[in-house]
This record gives sequence, structure tokens and C-alpha cells, in this order.
Amino acid sequence: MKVGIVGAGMVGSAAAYALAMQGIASEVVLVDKDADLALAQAEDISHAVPFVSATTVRAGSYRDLDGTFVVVLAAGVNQKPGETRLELLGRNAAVFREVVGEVLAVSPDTLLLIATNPVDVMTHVATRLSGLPARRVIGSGTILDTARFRSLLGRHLGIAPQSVHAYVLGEHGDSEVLAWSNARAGSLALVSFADQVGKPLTEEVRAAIDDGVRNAAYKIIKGKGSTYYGIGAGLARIIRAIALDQRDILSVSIVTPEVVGIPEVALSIPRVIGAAGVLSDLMPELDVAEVSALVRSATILKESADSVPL
Ligand SMILES: NC(=O)C1=CN([C@@H]2O[C@H](COP(=O)(O)OP(=O)(O)OC[C@H]3O[C@@H](n4cnc5c(N)ncnc54)[C@H](O)[C@@H]3O)[C@@H](O)[C@H]2O)C=CC1
Ligand SMILES: CC(=O)C(=O)O
Repeated sequence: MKVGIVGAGMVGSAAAYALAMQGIASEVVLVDKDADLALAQAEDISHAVPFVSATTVRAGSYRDLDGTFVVVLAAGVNQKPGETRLELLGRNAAVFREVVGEVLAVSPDTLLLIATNPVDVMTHVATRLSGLPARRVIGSGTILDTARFRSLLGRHLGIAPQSVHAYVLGEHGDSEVLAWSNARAGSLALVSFADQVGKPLTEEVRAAIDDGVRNAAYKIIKGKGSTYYGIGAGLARIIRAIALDQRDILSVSIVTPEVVGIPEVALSIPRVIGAAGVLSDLMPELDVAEVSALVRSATILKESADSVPL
């Protein structure tokens, strides 16, 4: 399967590396307005390939995206220390006005996978600009926040993150909602599991995990300027679900007709992903506080999306 990546910076190159290391794509084409950067990234990643897979990784122009099954959009600016994702909106919407048309001119049937922040609003913008069905314009949404949540819960409980079934909903950003009430470890309710292994989920533990998930990006950006390994692996995970028509349930963002009473909003809830993109949306059962936090998150995203001129 041929995958295109527009934006060969930290996120785009981390996604290309993850795809190549797992042999998910037969070919990855990197496109960037900085052609030298795209070339250098492609060459560097292609030198890792002989150790593990047969993926062809190369740099190209938009013309080289013909026949792509998925194109990742990771072009645009990232956050400076202390900056929120939503503050990037104006600058990155301008980038998408240029990029989305270029991609679709050569690959009109491709799926778009959006990574650029603020990812939910950029997914809304890309859906409008492309005219593609919403289920074919997928934002990575809270896939990364869900991974962070599962990782911290697994660490606290002393089990593998893959055995934790818990999702982060809403915005990939400050208003995101950690869905504690329906989380499970194996087949047990999270609270029951935690009590049985003698690791109760006290208010202090919950607050520390919430902070660790919600503020992870701020901490990493303060320490090293940007985050990329986590989202690179997350993008590869979504592409694997598409490439193999896996029907995985992942928390990703698409424009959805209605969520918690808010119409036409792009945000994350668990969704089934396969070769055609998002196959179905799954609304989890939430407690009252979680519903009200999700309404707040959806409202913020809806207002941001409505503020973008096309
Ligand atoms: N969805 C998520 O969970 C995450 C999203 N991000 C977001 O991903 C985006 C990219 O971040 P990084 O890779 O760290 O930034 P970066 O600065 O390393 O890379 C961005 C690349 O986009 C290219 N670019 C800019 N305008 C372009 C255009 N018009 N056409 C083609 N290429 C263009 C730049 O030349 C640059 O190489 C940011 O918006 C960042 O906030 C970052 C981490 C996680
Ligand atoms: C930067 C970003 O969106 C993240 O690491 O969550």
C-alpha cells in the first residue's frame, strides 16, 4: 500500500519511520515545501529499512502522490513552549488551503489522515476543503491521549497498557475528557481491578494521571521542543487498521453529525476503522460529569471550526 506524507518534519518523519519499521506500507512518499528536508528524511529512514522491512521510502513532489491509499497531513507549525494547540489554527488553516487541493488533484480517491494541530479543527477544515465524505478524512484526534492514559493506568496497576481499555474523548487538547467511568482492565471494571490488586484509584492518583495525560505535550515540548514518537506510532497504528481492514476500535476524530447535542463537530469518540475509513461511531456510556465535560469540549471545537473562513 502506498502512503503519502505531506510535512516531513518531526511528526511526518516519525510516522514514516514507524510505517517502515513495521512494514505497514510498501511505499512511503514524503513531500515538504522544504524539498531538501524531505530528501534528507527519506534517505535517513531508508537506511533503517534493510534491517527490518522492504518499504520504499522516498521524497517527492505532489505529483508523486498519485495512487496513494492514505495521505497523512502533518504540515504546518507546531506549538512553542506554553502555546496551546488552538492558537495554531489560523496559521495551519492557511497551510491546508494550499495543501489539500494539491493532494486531491493527483489522488482524488485517497483517505486523508490529519495530524496537524489543532487536529480536530484541522480535520473539520480538511473535510470542508476536500469535499470528501467525513468518514474518509480522519484526524488522529485522541489516539495519542488514549495511549498516554492507558500507559499511566497500566503503570499504576502493574499491567500492560494493552490490557487497559480506556479512552480519552473530545478535543485532542486542553478540554479533553478522560472517560474513567467505563474504563476496564481485562474484563473487570477499572475500580474493581485496582482494589483487587491493592492499587486503589484515589483522588490523588486520578489527579496525577489526569495531569500526566492532559499536560504531556506541554511537558515534552518544554523539555525537547516537540513531540513526535508517540504520534508517529499512533498514525502508523491507524494506517495499519486501514491497510489490513482490521476493524479496530480507535479514538479518532471525524466530523460527526451530532455528539452530545452538538451538531457537525469533529472530535474523538471510539470508532471502528477499516479500509473504507471510519465504519461506525461508538458513543460510550458516561457519567453526568463526563457528559458535561464532553459538551464543553464539543462546544469549544464547534466554535473554533465555525470561526475559520474558507
Ligand atoms: N495530532 C497529534 O497528536 C500531534 C500533532 N502535532 C502537530 O503536527 C504538526 C507538525 O509538527 P512537527 O512535525 O513537530 O513540525 P515541524 O516544524 O517539524 O514540521 C512541519 C513541516 O511542515 C512543513 N510545511 C509547512 N508548511 C507547508 C506547506 N505549505 N506545504 C508543505 N509543507 C509545509 C515544514 O516545512 C515542516 O517541515 C504541528 O501542527 C504539531 O502541533 C504534533 C504532535 C502530536
Ligand atoms: C503536540 C501534541 O499535540 C501532543 O503531543 O499531544
